[in-house]
Amino acid sequence: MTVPKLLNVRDFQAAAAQILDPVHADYFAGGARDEITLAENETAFDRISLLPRVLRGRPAPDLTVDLVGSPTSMPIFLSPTAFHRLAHPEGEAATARAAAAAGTVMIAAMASTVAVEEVAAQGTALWFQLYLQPDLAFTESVIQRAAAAGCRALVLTVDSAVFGSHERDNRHDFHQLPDGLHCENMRDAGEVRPIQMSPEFSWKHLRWLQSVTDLPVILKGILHPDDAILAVEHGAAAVIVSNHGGRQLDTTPASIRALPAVVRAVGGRIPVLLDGGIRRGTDVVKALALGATAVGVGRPVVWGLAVDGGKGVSAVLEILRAELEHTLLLCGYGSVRELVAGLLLLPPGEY
Ligand SMILES: Cc1cc2nc3c(=O)[nH]c(=O)nc-3n(C[C@H](O)[C@H](O)[C@H](O)COP(=O)(O)O)c2cc1C
Ligand SMILES: CCCCC(=O)C(=O)O
Repeated sequence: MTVPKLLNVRDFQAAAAQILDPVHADYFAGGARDEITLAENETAFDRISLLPRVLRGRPAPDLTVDLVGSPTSMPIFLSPTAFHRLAHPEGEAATARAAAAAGTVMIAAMASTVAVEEVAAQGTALWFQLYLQPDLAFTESVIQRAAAAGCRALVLTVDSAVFGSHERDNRHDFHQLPDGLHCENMRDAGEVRPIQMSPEFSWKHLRWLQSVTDLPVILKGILHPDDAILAVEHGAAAVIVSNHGGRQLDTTPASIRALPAVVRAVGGRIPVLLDGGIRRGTDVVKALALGATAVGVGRPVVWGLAVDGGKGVSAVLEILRAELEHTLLLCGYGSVRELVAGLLLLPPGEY
């Protein structure tokens, strides 16, 4: 069999689909219900055109950003995705090595199949993604573990009052990890607790969270500008505009379409990050031009991991870095921090 050249993120997607168990491939790929938002996250980027500038005499582009206190080599971070050992035996440890090598932030999922201490030991800048649990004392113990392991921020996922309905998983009856794999951050006195979601959480729980930790708290899953304002008023360190990769509420707008209103509402008071549908360097440039400080990648990381462990994740991150740099050069920009909306031709009526 000839091995196809893996030139871009899509090539990794196709290769991963060949390698993964089909049930697990569907878990990683799938979205909620009709998967309308899942598809929109990607196609909305394609409807935005780039209007490059010429003869600007710029040096090789500077890709570095300060990501909520963590300096990174590029404005691309690893969004939290669950269950990396379904993709590769080394799981989140391999992912973290690649993040460290790339010089960027990894957000470790609470639903990791490698314990946060071992993920942190790989030397990457690490943030910890949290689902508040109805047992607040247990939640606090998980936060303390993450902080003791060296996590520099908490990323509270706020788009999940209940689990999204993933019909691909329902068709396969995929509701449990295979034998030997566990959510290692959910261990409690010898047992592994199930992750629970609850519609009863409110802004007062954010206050509670801030009262039990000194870590900055970032809210992930903001789409409505009014919630972005509430996030600022409640002392969030940043917001991540995200629809959970189209896995929670279907028919929400593509993340990129929700971004400008959130950026306007926040008015520069805190950084605005984005994830969902980033597959090319041009996508990164479009998000930054619309006001994002940095973008996260979810599935592309998993595809790299499935294809070649940590080396595969590194390859995906370096492809995106090279595409981003190439795009900036062709657009006439010398830094990711100088990107402005004037670089974009937006589809009429959509923004
Ligand atoms: C397989 C998978 C698992 C995920 N698990 C989590 C999770 O545990 N917590 C969370 O906040 N978001 C989770 N997400 C959402 C991602 O953090 C991110 O928002 C999304 O994947 C971004 O879209 P992209 O995959 O198009 O890059 C998951 C996404 C996928 C695809
Ligand atoms: C408790 C696991 C949650 C994983 C998740 O958020 C997703 O699959 O989108």
